[in-house]
Amino acid sequence: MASKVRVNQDLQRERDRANFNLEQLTYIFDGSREYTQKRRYLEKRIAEDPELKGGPNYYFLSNSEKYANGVRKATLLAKKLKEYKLGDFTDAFLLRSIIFPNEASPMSLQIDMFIPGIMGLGTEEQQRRWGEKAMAYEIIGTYAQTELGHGTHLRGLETTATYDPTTHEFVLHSPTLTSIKWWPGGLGKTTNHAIVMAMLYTRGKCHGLHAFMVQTRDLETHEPLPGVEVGDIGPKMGYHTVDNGYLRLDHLHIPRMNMLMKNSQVLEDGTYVRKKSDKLSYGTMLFVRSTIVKGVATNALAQAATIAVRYSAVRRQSELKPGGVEPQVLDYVTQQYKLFPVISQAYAFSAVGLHLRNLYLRLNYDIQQGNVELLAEIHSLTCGLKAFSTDQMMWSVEICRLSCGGHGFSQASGLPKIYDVHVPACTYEGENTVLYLQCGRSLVKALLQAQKGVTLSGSMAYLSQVCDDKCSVTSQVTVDALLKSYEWRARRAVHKAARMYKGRLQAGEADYNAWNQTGVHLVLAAKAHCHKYVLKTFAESIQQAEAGADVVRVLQQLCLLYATHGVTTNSGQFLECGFMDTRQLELVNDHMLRLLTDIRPNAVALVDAFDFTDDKLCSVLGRYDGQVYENLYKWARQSSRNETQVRIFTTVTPQ
Ligand SMILES: CCCCCCCCCCCCCCCCCC(=O)SCCNC(=O)CCNC(=O)[C@H](O)C(C)(C)COP(=O)(O)OP(=O)(O)OC[C@H]1O[C@@H](n2cnc3c(N)ncnc32)[C@H](O)[C@@H]1OP(=O)(O)O
Ligand SMILES: Cc1cc2nc3c(=O)[nH]c(=O)nc-3n(C[C@H](O)[C@H](O)[C@H](O)COP(=O)(O)OP(=O)(O)OC[C@H]3O[C@@H](n4cnc5c(N)ncnc54)[C@H](O)[C@@H]3O)c2cc1C
Repeated sequence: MASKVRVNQDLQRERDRANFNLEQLTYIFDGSREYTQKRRYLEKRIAEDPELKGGPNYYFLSNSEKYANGVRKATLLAKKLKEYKLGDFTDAFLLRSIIFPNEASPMSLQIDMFIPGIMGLGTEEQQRRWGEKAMAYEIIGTYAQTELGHGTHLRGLETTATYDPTTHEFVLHSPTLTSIKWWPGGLGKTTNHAIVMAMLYTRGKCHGLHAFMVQTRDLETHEPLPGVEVGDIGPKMGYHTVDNGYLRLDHLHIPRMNMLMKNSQVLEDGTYVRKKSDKLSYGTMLFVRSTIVKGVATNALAQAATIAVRYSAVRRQSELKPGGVEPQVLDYVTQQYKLFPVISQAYAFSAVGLHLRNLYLRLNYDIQQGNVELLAEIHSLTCGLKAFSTDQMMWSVEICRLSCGGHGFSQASGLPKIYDVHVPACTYEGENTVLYLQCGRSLVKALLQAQKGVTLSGSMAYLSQVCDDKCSVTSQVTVDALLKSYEWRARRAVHKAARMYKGRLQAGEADYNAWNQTGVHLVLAAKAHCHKYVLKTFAESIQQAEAGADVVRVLQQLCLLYATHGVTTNSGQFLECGFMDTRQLELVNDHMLRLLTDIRPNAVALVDAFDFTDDKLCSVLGRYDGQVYENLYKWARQSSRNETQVRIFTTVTPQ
């Protein structure tokens, strides 16, 4: 069998007939030309780096070997950051994503939450004291908030930090079984520090959740320190490279200045000094939620789409024209209907993720100036969008896997790995339903304010505006007309939830119960609001795009596909109250099907423009050269089960 590198002819034909400037689209997807150039430069360096190239085949390692290999690569990541002189935070994210292709690093919390926590919650002196060491990987940390008994309900956390004014120390303690910290990434074995979130007690009073710097292990021996019990929580559904851990503290004494005191302080005598908003302690979560849309959801969608579309161009199956050659499965319209919306989601969420990064920077600047006005709105928006993007990602990755038939079920497809490592994002950093409820509640509260005459601004302004009560879609299906429909749908969903909530209150129900009973509608309202927000942001990003007419054209096709597909898959809500009639729905549906045909010639180029290397995709089905079959065969032969023909090489003793 030939092993010479050559591109599969079907795939090559697809590339030859693309009719837009692929390079320009890559810059748009990445956010800028400079970012693309830097990424490619680092990808090349890593691919050529003798310490990193090659390495074991991830798919054939046991869970323990995956962790050990993860630690090896995490250590090399720290080394390469210094060697390549990359100090910037974005560079650290970038280099990590190259060294850990669809794998979580056992030290990932270092840059996801530990350093952001120090910088966001620590004083300048504390930032110098721990931030610099953490950036240099002299200390390795995690973010320990969730407990065995509570993850969502932060006011229910039980770990205590009690200030003792006689020794100027805090005593950190896990008073119950359910107060044991549980889940933090890298806590079990890898890290030696943690930002521990605990209930602060001083002068006999509890002041709620605050952040404390805790050293968990000796820096020389790596043994747990006295008063600290740490361990790994055991195997999970995925995430095998990470030692998610537990932590039990037994009256551990730490200096007063180990409380992260940027936003509120405990003075030497035990006096508590309040912060501007008690939600500032939650700042690290807000930051991470804002990065998940691009860093996790978009990434996973784009990679899954690349694998499934390339494979669908290579895979030939069944008979389309009686007696004709077997067609590429990408020519079946049902396959296009599965995959092209996923491509459109990836481009849409990319635009939203880049936009959220800017919003977060603005919020951060305001907070530095002592202004917390934007905090509540951006909290609501990041909650909603984190949930909405990861939800869609979860379904779409699964659709991509199913679209690859039997081979999609093999690890060789790379799709289970994408699912394994990215789908936990629906749960971590705030369980999605819980986050939708935060968003939905804030929308209802804003509407109730508007009904009292308050003028709404920002992302919620549309709630108080008057709008048409009939859909304006004609045979000319446009993004503008659909955007108005999405706005109508979201406004109606929020009004409906508000009416329900108020109705229950008027019927004499307790406030808490009225909220709970409205929950399903709050979630629907939050989803409708986020869907509209994504479409609007995507459409606006295209208007602002620095690109030629050909690139704008394909982006507009994708945007319209995103919009029409969203209407057809949520048609009930658009038909409510006769806003859209069935004829209009049919027009939208027909237009969506026409778009599949329009997009078909560019399908492979649209996923090529995501510009993933083969090293990043780790997928036999998604290889750039499309040589799927000979490599599936090679891949299977690497399985250790093939080392012997008869003997079973591992024996299992029943317990
Ligand atoms: C280009 C760059 C590329 C970068 C690539 C990057 C790649 C990224 C990779 C990321 C990987 C990340 C790995 C992370 C691993 C997981 C880490 C974790 O899970 S760690 C663990 C994560 N754990 C979780 O996420 C826990 C989830 N739970 C929670 O966050 C909270 O319990 C809660 C928000 C649900 C409620 O909080 P509670 O205190 O009970 O509040 P109430 O309900 O009583 O509401 C009171 C009022 O406060 C309001 N408000 C609330 N929060 C905020 C805020 N932040 N602000 C402002 N306001 C806020 C609320 O709306 C309400 O308003 P109103 O109604 O009165 O007007
Ligand atoms: C891979 C992974 C990595 C993690 N890493 C970290 C880490 O580094 N640090 C850390 O501190 N934590 C970490 N976590 C923990 C994570 O943040 C929590 O699991 C998450 O916040 C969800 O909380 P929970 O487990 O308490 O879920 P629960 O809240 O118990 O959710 C169970 C169910 O109850 C529902 N529910 C709960 N509350 C409400 C409500 N108020 N209204 C309606 N429904 C509700 C939920 O929707 C869900 O269906 C990680 C988790 C995972 C899976």
